[in-house]
Amino acid sequence: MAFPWLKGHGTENDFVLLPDHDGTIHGELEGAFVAALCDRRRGIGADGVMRVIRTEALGEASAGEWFMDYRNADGSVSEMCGNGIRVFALHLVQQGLVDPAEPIVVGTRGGDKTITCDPSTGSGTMSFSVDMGTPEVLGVSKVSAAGNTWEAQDVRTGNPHAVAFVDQLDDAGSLLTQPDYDASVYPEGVNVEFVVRQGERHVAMRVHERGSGETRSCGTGACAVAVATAVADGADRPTTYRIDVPGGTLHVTWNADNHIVLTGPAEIVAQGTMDWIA
Ligand SMILES: N[C@@H](CCC[C@H](N)C(=O)O)C(=O)O
Repeated sequence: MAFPWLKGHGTENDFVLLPDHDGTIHGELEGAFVAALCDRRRGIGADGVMRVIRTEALGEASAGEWFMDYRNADGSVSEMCGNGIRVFALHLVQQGLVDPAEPIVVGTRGGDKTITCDPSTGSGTMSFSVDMGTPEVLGVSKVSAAGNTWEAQDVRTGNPHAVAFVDQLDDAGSLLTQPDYDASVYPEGVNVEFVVRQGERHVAMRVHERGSGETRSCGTGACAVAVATAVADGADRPTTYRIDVPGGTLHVTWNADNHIVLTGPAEIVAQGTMDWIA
């Protein structure tokens, strides 16, 4: 059966989108199929897959009409994706499925997120700001990579993160494998961020994502990094951090009401109809 697909990215964190509005095409989105699509040698290649489905059709609880049914590159389910949800919103806008002048509510397994469309940044690419909700700042554990060990702040931004401040981003090595972490703190796995300071309210990071490996960016990770850095700085809220990632730049504001807002670009680069024959 032929079905529609699109490819998009946010700061080079890239995704395959599968429009399946009524949940009739993909049924239970199978992990093996997702992993095959995301394979960079034998598939289309992506860090994750987002099924675009009506909340009603998926049977999840959400006030939004549309639900981001998100899978990592290995086929595992994740609660939330901060870069993906901006690409998801761009798709809804481009297809005329939502009004860009109004806040867009999208359901995720990490709760409903409200997205606003920022003033136009040029043809093709648009910027969106996502209310990511309230972060949870938990304890400190240890992470290790490339023979080095660091303390890491546990921050939950809809999904789990361990944020480690390092002297240099290269200290984490190749990140071809999952950094070691404390499985008693993160029984469901963790996204690990390595952070260096660049200046006032300005940091750079690398990330090893649970289920996807090292990626060029992670939106929920950038939020976790901003929160961990603001806590370390004793920053008053509201405060805004610039987060440089290998694939670009994101901005994160931690507001007085304790909500974090992620701002960054989204772009759709290809679309077509697929006859998956593998
Ligand atoms: N790239 C995403 C996060 C995707 C999910 C993550 N790998 C997990 O398993 O929690 C982002 O931009 O937030």
